[in-house]
Amino acid sequence: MSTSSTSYEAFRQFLKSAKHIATLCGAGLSAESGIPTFRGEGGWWRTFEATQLATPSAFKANPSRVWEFYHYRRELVLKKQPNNAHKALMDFENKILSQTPQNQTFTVITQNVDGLSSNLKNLIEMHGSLFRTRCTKCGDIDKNYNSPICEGLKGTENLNLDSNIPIEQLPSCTKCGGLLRPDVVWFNEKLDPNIIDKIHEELDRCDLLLVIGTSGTVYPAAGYANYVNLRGGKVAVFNIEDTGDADFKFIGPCGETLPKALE
Ligand SMILES: CC(C)NC(=O)[C@H](Cc1c[nH]c2ccccc12)NC(=O)[C@H](CCCC/N=C(/NCCC(=O)O)S[C@H]1O[C@H](COP(=O)(O)OP(=O)(O)OC[C@H]2O[C@@H](n3cnc4c(N)ncnc43)[C@H](O)[C@@H]2O)[C@@H](O)[C@H]1O)NC(=O)OCc1ccccc1
Ligand SMILES: [Zn+2]
Repeated sequence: MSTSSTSYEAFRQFLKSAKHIATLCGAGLSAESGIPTFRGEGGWWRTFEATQLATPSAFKANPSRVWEFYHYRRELVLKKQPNNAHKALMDFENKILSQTPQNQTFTVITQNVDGLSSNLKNLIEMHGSLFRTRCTKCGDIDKNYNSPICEGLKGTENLNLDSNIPIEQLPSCTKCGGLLRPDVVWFNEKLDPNIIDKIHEELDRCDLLLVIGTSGTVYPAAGYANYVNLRGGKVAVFNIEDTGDADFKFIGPCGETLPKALE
């Protein structure tokens, strides 16, 4: 990988010539919307043990604790708005989709479960969504923006995570009455194979990957930039921190750098 260019002009030139453009987004994309990241200041995994809250075994051991955590995050996100970085991705997608003939493609791959990019047409939520539930009994998957998601969780938005709500008062399936879980991918859980296939279709043709607000610590997402680079594609990093070498590097809040790069 050559030394990193920080030239917006050079990036925009390459962007024009790129045929298949994709992004890999992380919690930093939503930071300026007021949503904590995971490893940054006040991040979830700074405050809590990820294994105690985002694993199948944690849910099995204490579904109330896990639901209090995800209920808190749902209620928080429901009060937040997309920021200028989300808008820049939206505007850029519209620009690409209104090309006649369309000679470029643009796909947003995100690790975020906050749904703040959900207006995009070509969106891959690789780790699921806070606003979908999955039944642990019949497997039914359903959109759910109810606030609160159930009476039992009402008033528990304090992150004490110690309400010990009986299972029958936790979110239940409208089809079979079974216990619901958030439709997110937990640690030590496999990703949906259809999503993995769609992601690899994109990475196998991608000639420019925008890596936006991610620490690159969680797999398989953490391997994607290298994969594109080894295939000869270029990588552009948008982060407040210098997360290592890339073809293009734009250090700063992505709510400022991304609109500038994609204008
Ligand atoms: C910790 C890590 C080492 N562990 C893993 O990677 C594990 C295990 C593993 C698999 N392969 C490996 C290989 C090596 C080592 C370990 C593994 N991976 C898995 O378990 C995956 C599933 C992982 C998915 C977990 N679910 C999440 N989320 C959903 C839930 C929820 O949200 O609650 S992960 C979650 O954490 C990750 C957090 O990372 P970021 O989003 O990057 O956030 P972070 O806070 O770290 O960084 C923010 C960045 O933004 C920047 N920033 C901040 N503000 C701004 C700003 N304003 N502007 C720009 N940038 C900004 C900061 O500087 C920083 O760089 C995201 O992926 C996020 O989705 N499944 C799996 O591999 O299945 C197969 C399998 C299964 C069973 C047995 C064998 C194989
Ligand atoms: Zn069910």
